[in-house]
Amino acid sequence: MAPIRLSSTEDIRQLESCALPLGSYCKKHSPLPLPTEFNDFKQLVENINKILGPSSGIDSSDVDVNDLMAAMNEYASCERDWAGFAHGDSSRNYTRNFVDHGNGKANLLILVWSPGKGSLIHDHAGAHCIMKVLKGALKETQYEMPSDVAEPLKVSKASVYENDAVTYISDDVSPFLPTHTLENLCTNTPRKIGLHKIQNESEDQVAVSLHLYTPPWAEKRGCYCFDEKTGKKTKVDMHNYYSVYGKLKPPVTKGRSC
Ligand SMILES: N[C@@H](CS(=O)O)C(=O)O
Ligand SMILES: [Fe+2]
Repeated sequence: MAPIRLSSTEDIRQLESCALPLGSYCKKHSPLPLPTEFNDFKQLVENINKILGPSSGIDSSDVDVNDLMAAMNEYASCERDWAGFAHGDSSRNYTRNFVDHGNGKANLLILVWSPGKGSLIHDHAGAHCIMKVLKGALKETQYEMPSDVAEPLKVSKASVYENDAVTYISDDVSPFLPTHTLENLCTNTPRKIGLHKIQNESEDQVAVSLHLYTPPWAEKRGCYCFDEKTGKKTKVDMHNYYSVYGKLKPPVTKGRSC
């Protein structure tokens, strides 16, 4: 069924009269079309591109991760702005939907988390990630990096991030990160986390998050998933997206993701 067009007040009324709450991803309304009008989410994507610049990545001394986090913090999530990107699939733990390439220096993705599901324990191919919760709440569990010995991974921290929270995730902390200014600005200060997994603990609600990865190493090189009991790692491709610029990728393969 073709997605409904939000071109008139009548269309919006039709959407709002859906029996399911907005964001439930019912067949009839899933997903919303990308809005044609400018909105705060588009502004956020523009701001991220401006901060990354035409020739700089987050690892450049002229790009400040504080600015990227501030841009993410400034945006107050409005589902209608980004729903056109947020293709969910209840047969998967989560979907990875491509939004923007940040001047070739990043991947901006919207992840849609099925109720009660989450990612496997994974690294980020050496890249930085800023995550903002767009809808619902997500639990992050961090693990210490495993040694060479086969033994269970050790949990180092667990946090729950609510709607609109922004957090920084990295395999490592770059020396240029000005940590002193972040404390009041963000939910978390930059930190070396080693490994993590993300879970949507809700039994019946989808959760949605925005992830900025830079440089886009995971897409180019893949990342590793880790077995919780043994620490054994397995390489996983990360270049298959569920949708790109709001359109489902044909064919939608059930590729493995972390
Ligand atoms: N890093 C994961 C999502 S999350 O669990 O942090 C991914 O890109 O699929
Ligand atoms: Fe991750």
